[in-house]
Amino acid sequence: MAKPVSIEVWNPRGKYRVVSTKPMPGTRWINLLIEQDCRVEICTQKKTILSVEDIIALIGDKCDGVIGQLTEDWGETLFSALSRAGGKAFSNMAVGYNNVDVNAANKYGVAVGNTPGVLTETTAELAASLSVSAARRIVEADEFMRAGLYDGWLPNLFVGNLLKGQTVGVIGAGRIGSAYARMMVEGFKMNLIYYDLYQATRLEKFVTAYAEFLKANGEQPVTWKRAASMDEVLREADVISLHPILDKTTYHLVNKERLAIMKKEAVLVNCSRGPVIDEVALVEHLKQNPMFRVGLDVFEDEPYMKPGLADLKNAIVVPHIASASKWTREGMATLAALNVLGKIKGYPIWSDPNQVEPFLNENVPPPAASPSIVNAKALGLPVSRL
Ligand SMILES: NC(=O)c1ccc[n+]([C@@H]2O[C@H](COP(=O)([O-])OP(=O)(O)OC[C@H]3O[C@@H](n4cnc5c(N)ncnc54)[C@H](O)[C@@H]3O)[C@@H](O)[C@H]2O)c1
Ligand SMILES: O=C(O)[C@H](O)CO
Repeated sequence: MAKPVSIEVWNPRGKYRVVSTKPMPGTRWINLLIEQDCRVEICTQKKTILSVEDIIALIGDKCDGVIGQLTEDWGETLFSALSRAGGKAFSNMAVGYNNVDVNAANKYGVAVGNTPGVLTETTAELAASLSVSAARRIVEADEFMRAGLYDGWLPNLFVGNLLKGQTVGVIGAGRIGSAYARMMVEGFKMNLIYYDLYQATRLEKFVTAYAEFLKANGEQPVTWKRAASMDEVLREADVISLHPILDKTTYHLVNKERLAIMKKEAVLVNCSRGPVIDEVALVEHLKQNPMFRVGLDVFEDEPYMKPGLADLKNAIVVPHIASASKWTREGMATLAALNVLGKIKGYPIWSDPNQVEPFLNENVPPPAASPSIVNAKALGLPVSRL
């Protein structure tokens, strides 16, 4: 028998029961659900990662939909529990959904939502911040200063890498990877090399146009190249940022062999998912190559780091905060709630999950659609004509 979990209830008389496994930022998401006759139950348990058993207890006997988190294991057990409780909708409050077994959701006819678009620039900004911080050794220098070790300017103090004119490599040039590439190319005048399964046409056009602008102003133009292999990016780039989804093709994409082909003074940034890097191999590589630097937002076994990583001065580590701006997190909560609400109300699926602005405008009611359902096709759900 599952243990009872503590909850906060909004609109107790609401017809549809929607559970959120965590308190989420803002109140708009709650209000939008209440306005559409939902009883909203928010788990307030003081435990960061809920177990499958905890979530089964939250789902209970009747539940129309659940808003969950990327730390939860949404597989066969939870989808069958949700289905038994009459539920037909689940949404991650995240764009990545590698914690969700979509085939299991399909089996039980449960729609699976995610939150693309609203976090693209925010996540890219953190990747850019980690790139600069690692290249210019900002965290090391901050620690040195606070430790009272600074006793005057020195020619060799915390010398790092200049970004201008160097090459930025992007692995996975989707929404976030492309936004990051634009920041680094435009902001630091870096040349671009990228690897993706698909051509990033808009990104290529942007860099071409920016190069023309620079040339017209008498400056050195930037360049771009779509690499034929990931190894080409690793060999050529000075700063490499990882932005693919996590699936079996990207697990340990960066391993011992691939670290070995990177430049000795390269910067590697990961704001995608921890298991994209073999973290044990990375720790060893960082120990052997003190001028190689990393900026990590995600880890292979979150919330843990592999032994030795925390002791290394050439690693910057932050706790999975890439999407953590107030506007973004409130927007993610809104999109996740509207994914669930849309399925409960029988609304169609928004036709372009990359264009979610209409759902985020607080001054007008959101469209009557689910913003992003990843298994819409598999479930045969209708698409909005709006
Ligand atoms: N750290 C964070 O807080 C944070 C925030 C947002 C997203 N993310 C992660 O970033 C990922 C990307 O988000 P997005 O919105 O840019 O998604 P996206 O789907 O727009 O981009 C992913 C890109 O990766 C490419 N890709 C897939 N497999 C590949 C492979 N084997 N090799 C090279 N490229 C490959 C895809 O073609 C696509 O262009 C999410 O899935 C999530 O895991 C992390
Ligand atoms: O996938 C995501 O959305 C992130 O990891 C959290 O923002």
